[in-house]
Amino acid sequence: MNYALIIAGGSGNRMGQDIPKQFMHVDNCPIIIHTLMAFQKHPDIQGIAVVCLAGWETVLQSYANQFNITKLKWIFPGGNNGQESIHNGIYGLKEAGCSDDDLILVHDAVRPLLSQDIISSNIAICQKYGYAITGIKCREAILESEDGFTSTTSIPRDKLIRTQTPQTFRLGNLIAAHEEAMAKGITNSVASCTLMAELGGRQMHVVPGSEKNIKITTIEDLEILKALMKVQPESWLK
Ligand SMILES: C[C@](O)(CO)[C@H](O)COP(=O)(O)O
Repeated sequence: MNYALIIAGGSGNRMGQDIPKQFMHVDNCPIIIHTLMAFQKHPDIQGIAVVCLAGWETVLQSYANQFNITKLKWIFPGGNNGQESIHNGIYGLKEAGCSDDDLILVHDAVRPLLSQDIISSNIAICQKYGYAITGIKCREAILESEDGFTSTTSIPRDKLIRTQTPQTFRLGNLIAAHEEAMAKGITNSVASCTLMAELGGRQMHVVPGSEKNIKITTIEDLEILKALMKVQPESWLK
């Protein structure tokens, strides 16, 4: 079985709005519902779990009912950071009876323009190699800076990959990684792929992502999302 695990535990402080960014509306629909729709429409996804910000669970369930997201099976409590939220999600799935062999597509709630092709490739690559990370090659020149204002050092871009989500793993491998992380005192890794890299010994395979698979973090991202949705209104159909 293949399950989506949607990470929606963040409060969206960087957006500076009253409503958490995953619940803001674009095109008369909350961003998180656009995201869930991509998985709802995919024929090889059997169920969806959401790790949700405390206090928003009922709102999420009502939106899911309103927009007919019938694959939403589980809502788990969010954590204090991304690693903790994923931790809550995978243990929730295990307790709900999912098997170690099931594929878990971990995806940001605020990446609403996920294509069907990227979901399919994640499933295929994870089935074949075990660890699938969506990413795109870095096209910009990169400078390293300690203070965010000054730099004397560049990093060659040829070897750099900008990661996105989904990041896909077998449930058993994800749980083993989170247990190893706890034992080693790693508690705040930025993403599943950074956690795997910090632990070492796992070879991750990159699934081609897309510049359209944008993560909504700032008001500027929201403007880009609205513009993209005008030219491609039903992103999940592509
Ligand atoms: C997982 C991620 O989308 C990979 O690019 C990214 O790390 C998420 O970062 P955030 O801090 O949760 O916005």
